[in-house]
Amino acid sequence: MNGERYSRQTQLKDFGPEAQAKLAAAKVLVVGAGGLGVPVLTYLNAMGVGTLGIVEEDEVSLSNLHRQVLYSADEVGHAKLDVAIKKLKAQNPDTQLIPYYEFLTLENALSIIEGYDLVIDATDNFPTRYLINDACVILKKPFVYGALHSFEGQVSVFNYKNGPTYRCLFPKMPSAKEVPNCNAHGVLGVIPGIVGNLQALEAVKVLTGIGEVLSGKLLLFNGLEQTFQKINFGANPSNLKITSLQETYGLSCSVNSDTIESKDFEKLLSIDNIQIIDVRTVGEFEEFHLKNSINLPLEDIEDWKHTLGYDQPVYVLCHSGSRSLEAQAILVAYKNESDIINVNGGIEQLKKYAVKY
Ligand SMILES: Nc1ncnc2c1ncn2[C@@H]1O[C@H](COP(=O)(O)OP(=O)(O)OP(=O)(O)O)[C@@H](O)[C@H]1O
Repeated sequence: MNGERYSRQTQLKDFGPEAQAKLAAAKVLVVGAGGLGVPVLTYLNAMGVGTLGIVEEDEVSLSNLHRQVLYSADEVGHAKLDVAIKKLKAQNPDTQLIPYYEFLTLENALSIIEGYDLVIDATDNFPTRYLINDACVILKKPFVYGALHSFEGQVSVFNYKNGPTYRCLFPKMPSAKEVPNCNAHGVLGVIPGIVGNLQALEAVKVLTGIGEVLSGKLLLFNGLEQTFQKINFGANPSNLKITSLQETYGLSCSVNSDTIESKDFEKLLSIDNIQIIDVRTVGEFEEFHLKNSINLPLEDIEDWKHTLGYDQPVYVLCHSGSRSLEAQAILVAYKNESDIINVNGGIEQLKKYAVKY
C-alpha cells in the first residue's frame, strides 16, 4: 500500500492506517456506472478500496455528460465500462477493477454478488433495486442504497448486521405511476454527485467501522433547500428471510410478471406483427427506433390509447424502461384484461436492432 497516497486520511485520528488496511482488503460491487455510480466509483477508487467490481452494459450518451463526469464528449457511444475502467486505472493503479459487461439480472445476481463484501446500488430502476435487496438478503451482504428525484436524493444502508432491508422500508414495488425517471423528469447534474458521495461515505463507514452507519435510517436530502432529514424505520422479520430468488419471483425470467427484460424481448423481435409501442418523444424516435415499432409519445398516450390492438400483446418500450412503466399503467387502467408488457431496459439495450429513418 502506498502510504503517501492515503496520508491525508490515515493521519485522521479516528481513521488511521488500520481503517486504510480494511479498505485495501475490501471488495465492493457497484451496480451501475451512471449518475450515482460515477461519484461512488471515483471516490472509492481514489480512497483505496482494494477491489471494485462494476456491473454495467450501457454506453455513454450525450445526455449523460452533465452529471456523469467520468465521461467526455468524444466517448459518446463507447461502453461506459471501458471508459470507466481506463480512467479509474489511471486515477489509482493499485485498485483491482473487475468489469461485468452485463446488467444485473435474476440469472446472474447471486453469482456476481457472492464474491463481494458490500454492494452499492447505483442504478435507476425499481426492479433492479428489489433484486439487489433480495440477493443481498439471501447472501447476507449489506447494501448501500441511493436514489434521486429532481432536486432531491435519499440514502440508506440495508441488511447491515441483520438490520432492516429495503423491503422493510418499501415492502412492494411501487405502481408504475409513482416511478420517477431522469428521462421523463430530469435531474440537476450536481445532485447525483452529492448523493453518490453520501453513498461512498456510507460504504467507507461499513467497511472500516468508523462512525454510525445509516442502518434503519433513511437520509433525505433536499438540494433546493440544502436540508438533510433522517427518518428512522425498523425491521420486519419476514423480510429478513428470503431464501431463494425463484421463490420470490417465480420461475419467470423477469422480476415483474408484466415485464420482459430487453434481452428476452430480443428473441421476440423476429415475430411478424408484433405490437411494439415506443413511448419516447418524436425526436428520440427519429434518432433511432425498432423497425416494427409505433411511436406514441407518453404525453399523447391518453388520447390515442383506443387505437391499439388489445387482442394481441402490447409491448411498451422507451429509452430505459421507466416512461414505458408509466405508459403501461395508463394502458392497464384502460384495458385491464389485456397483455400489456413493459420492456425493461428499453431501447437503450436493444440499440443493435435499431434503425434510423
Ligand atoms: N440491472 C442493471 N445492472 C447494471 N446497471 C444498471 C442496471 N439497471 C440500470 N443500470 C445502469 O445504472 C445507470 C443509472 O444511471 P442514470 O440514472 O444516471 O441513468 P442513465 O441510464 O445513465 O441515463 P438516462 O436515464 O438519462 O438515459 C445506467 O448507466 C444504467 O445502465
